[in-house]
Amino acid sequence: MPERGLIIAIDGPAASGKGTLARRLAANFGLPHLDTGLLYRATACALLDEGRPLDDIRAAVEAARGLALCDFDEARLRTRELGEAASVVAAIPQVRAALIDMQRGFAGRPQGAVLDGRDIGTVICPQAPVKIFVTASAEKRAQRRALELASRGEKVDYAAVLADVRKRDERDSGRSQAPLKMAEDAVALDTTDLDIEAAYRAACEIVEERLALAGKV
Ligand SMILES: Nc1ncnc2c1ncn2[C@@H]1O[C@H](COP(=O)(O)OP(=O)(O)OP(=O)(O)O)[C@@H](O)[C@H]1O
Ligand SMILES: Nc1ccn([C@@H]2O[C@H](COP(=O)(O)O)[C@@H](O)[C@H]2O)c(=O)n1
Repeated sequence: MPERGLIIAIDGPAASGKGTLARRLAANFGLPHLDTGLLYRATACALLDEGRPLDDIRAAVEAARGLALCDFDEARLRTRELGEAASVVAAIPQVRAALIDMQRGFAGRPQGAVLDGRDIGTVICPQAPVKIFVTASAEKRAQRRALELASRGEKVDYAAVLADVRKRDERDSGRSQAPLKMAEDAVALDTTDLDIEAAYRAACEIVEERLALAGKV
């Protein structure tokens, strides 16, 4: 068991496998998990539901402030359309600011937490003793995402999903506020040639090593 307050920060580009690893690590270490991408997806979803443009800053901030962590309809939020829309609203600095306290509040729970996203190790929890930056080639990520969307019943075209992944990488890495980038003290984990089990074992090793280094085990 980790000591009280262990925070595991997992970042990386779309469909690299962060969420899958974060869920498994959270279960293994008995920690709550927050997929922070859902916050941006839910914000975008609220705007689209109201028929507002994604660049309506006032409405986007209001939507972000109105989110409650417990009421996400994941099946609805994990569509291809909302992945793209989320990345548009996530580039609005005021939206990011509106979501910081909620994420830090989650991370500050007494038992600790696992959070995954794009800026967890750099902005939300720079103090986290364990930071993993998960990557995979754009082609492999597009294959995985296409399979996932197809399994959810979405009509998918691999070439279009690959184009989405590349566009999202560019937007998420190029924005002015909290761009996607590896924290200096994060450990990189390339899952291109790892299946889910192998990626999870590699992630567990990283956690154990980082905890040992931090003198927490
Ligand atoms: N190592 C792996 N090998 C094969 N498939 C994987 C691997 N890791 C994750 N997957 C699958 O790829 C898809 C995307 O994984 P996941 O949702 O964990 O990525 P993510 O980085 O959290 O994506 P996003 O940032 O868009 O939320 C899922 O269907 C998942 O089951
Ligand atoms: N910490 C985060 C998490 C997500 N985003 C943005 O949301 C988009 C959707 O995220 P998924 O992880 O669900 O794919 C993503 O493309 C980012 O633009 C973010 O900025 N910061």
